[in-house]
Amino acid sequence: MRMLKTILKSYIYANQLTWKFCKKQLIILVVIKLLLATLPVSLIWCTERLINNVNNFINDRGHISGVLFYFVLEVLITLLTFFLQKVSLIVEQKMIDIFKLDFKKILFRKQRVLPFEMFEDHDFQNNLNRINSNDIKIIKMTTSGIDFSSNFISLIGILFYLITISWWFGPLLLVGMIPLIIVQFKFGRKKYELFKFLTPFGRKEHYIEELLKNPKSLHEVRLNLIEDYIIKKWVGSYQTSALKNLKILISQSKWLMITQMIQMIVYMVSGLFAIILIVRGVVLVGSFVAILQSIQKIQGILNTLTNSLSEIYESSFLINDLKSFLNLKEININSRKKIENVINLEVSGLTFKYPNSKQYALKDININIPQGKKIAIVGVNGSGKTTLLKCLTGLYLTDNFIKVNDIDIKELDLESYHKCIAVLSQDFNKYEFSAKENIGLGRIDKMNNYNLIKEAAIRTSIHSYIIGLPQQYKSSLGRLFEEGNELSGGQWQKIALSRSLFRDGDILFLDEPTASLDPNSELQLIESLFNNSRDTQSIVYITHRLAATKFADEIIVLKEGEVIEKGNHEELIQLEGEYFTLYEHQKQWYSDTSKGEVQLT
Ligand SMILES: Nc1ncnc2c1ncn2[C@@H]1O[C@H](COP(=O)(O)OP(=O)(O)OP(=O)(O)O)[C@@H](O)[C@H]1O
Repeated sequence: MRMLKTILKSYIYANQLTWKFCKKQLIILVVIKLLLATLPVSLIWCTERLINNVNNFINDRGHISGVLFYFVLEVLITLLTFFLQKVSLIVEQKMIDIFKLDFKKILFRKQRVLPFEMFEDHDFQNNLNRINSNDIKIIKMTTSGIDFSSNFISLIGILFYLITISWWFGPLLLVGMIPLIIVQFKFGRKKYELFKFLTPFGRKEHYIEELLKNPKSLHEVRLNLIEDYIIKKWVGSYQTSALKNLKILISQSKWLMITQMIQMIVYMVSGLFAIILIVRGVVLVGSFVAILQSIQKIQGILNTLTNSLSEIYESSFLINDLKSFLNLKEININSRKKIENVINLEVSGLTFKYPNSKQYALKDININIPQGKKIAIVGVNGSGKTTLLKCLTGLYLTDNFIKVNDIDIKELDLESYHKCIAVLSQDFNKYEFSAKENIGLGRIDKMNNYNLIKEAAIRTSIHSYIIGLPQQYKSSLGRLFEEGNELSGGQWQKIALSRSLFRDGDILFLDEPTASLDPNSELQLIESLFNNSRDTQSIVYITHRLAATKFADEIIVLKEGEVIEKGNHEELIQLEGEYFTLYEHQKQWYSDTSKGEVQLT
């Protein structure tokens, strides 16, 4: 009973969604399917009349016009069935197209208001993947429901027809239906459970396929001769999925064979019963043919009917997935305070732990960033630098630790905050678009201002490269599409940095902005970055290259999530602590390797 209630609830929910997106198509489809539902019984009735009229005509008891009338009627009903079936297919496709589009829009809209850290959760990713790849199943719930109703009407019509001949047909055929319904329900649930179990396998296979076909990952795979090893991983995952799918198919087929046999027995018993009726003279030969035709038709309808039921049942679990996704807690946008610019960013006592992690990634961090302050963050791998940047930029939302213009970041309208800042992350995007777009995407409203774009490109010294390209700023970057120009790692980084400079935020957050640059380019760039930035523009940058920290007003040294040293370059050198040690190591390295080409001191 509870199961039926759940299915019904999900079914209603799916229908509400379909109704919301494609009312007109839904109405047309229902009308067509209702018409189609009446046709099978009309056809059987027509056949019966046709045969009886032929019989009468042969025995000189009737006129040829009766035969012709029912013959033409039968042809017309067959044609109408064919026509309506084709129209319903077109309407259904149109409905699916509209549904998929509007459904995706809802998903995208919801994704936009979910906290960033949620996207790092694998359960969330599995759920999102299931919903995204099965949107069609949700609309199919509606169409399966219509098919179910249409088939049900046909079934009732034919059953009624048979019962008018003899009521024995009723219970006989009903008994034949029950095993089929049970089997289809059982496998509806099993199929969903398997699908849920296999979602991570599918994601893994997709990831491995990307590794093996994307030139960016393939080059390492090739050079390390690990293609076979990776293919083996794909094969392992694929075989597990295929085997599980096959197992369920075999088991379902076995049970369906049993139900088929039961139906055959019902068919034989009904046939024998019809023979008894004709021998006893209860029915004419036309009715005898119609009875056999009806029983066959009922079995066909039963298969589609139970299939629709099983599909609805299977998809009802997806509706639960969808509901739990749509109910996820959103970042509250409405009651948030908007800002026009960032005057001050203050971090006091910031402590942060990743969900599912036992250790704190950040502990008691205190930083003040007023307008125009330049801060460098240094520290060994895993010390918490990127996590800190993600907290400062509002990707991870924390309570009462971070204030922008004296407003807690959780109360802030994040879009207005993001408009005021520019961020270059460690894993910046390489847009396979034109050079102009690659930089212009930093500030979409100024995308067509070539002068500003050029200015940003000049600051990172990528301008000279771009004007050497066949179509200059209109040239496509990357080689994924036709006529693209592949860039070196450092050139891509300069493009990404130009994008951040073009954005011209009140605070520039840069996570290792020069990691791919040669030491000379790096120093030139850092120098230009500081010398040419607005007086009011603050810069927070993470770096492993201590040559770049000397320009900072304040250097923050992180270790295991804690600030262990703070001060400008001279102060930290005098302190002779962690910064001093790191600096001395790097100094030695540069003077040993480049013979003083790049001077740290
Ligand atoms: N999404 C995440 N989920 C759980 N733990 C994470 C996540 N991202 C980072 N961590 C952990 O948080 C700690 C700090 O990582 P973070 O990336 O901030 O270090 P980092 O100083 O930027 O390192 P690097 O110099 O290597 O870039 C590490 O122990 C890391 O394992």
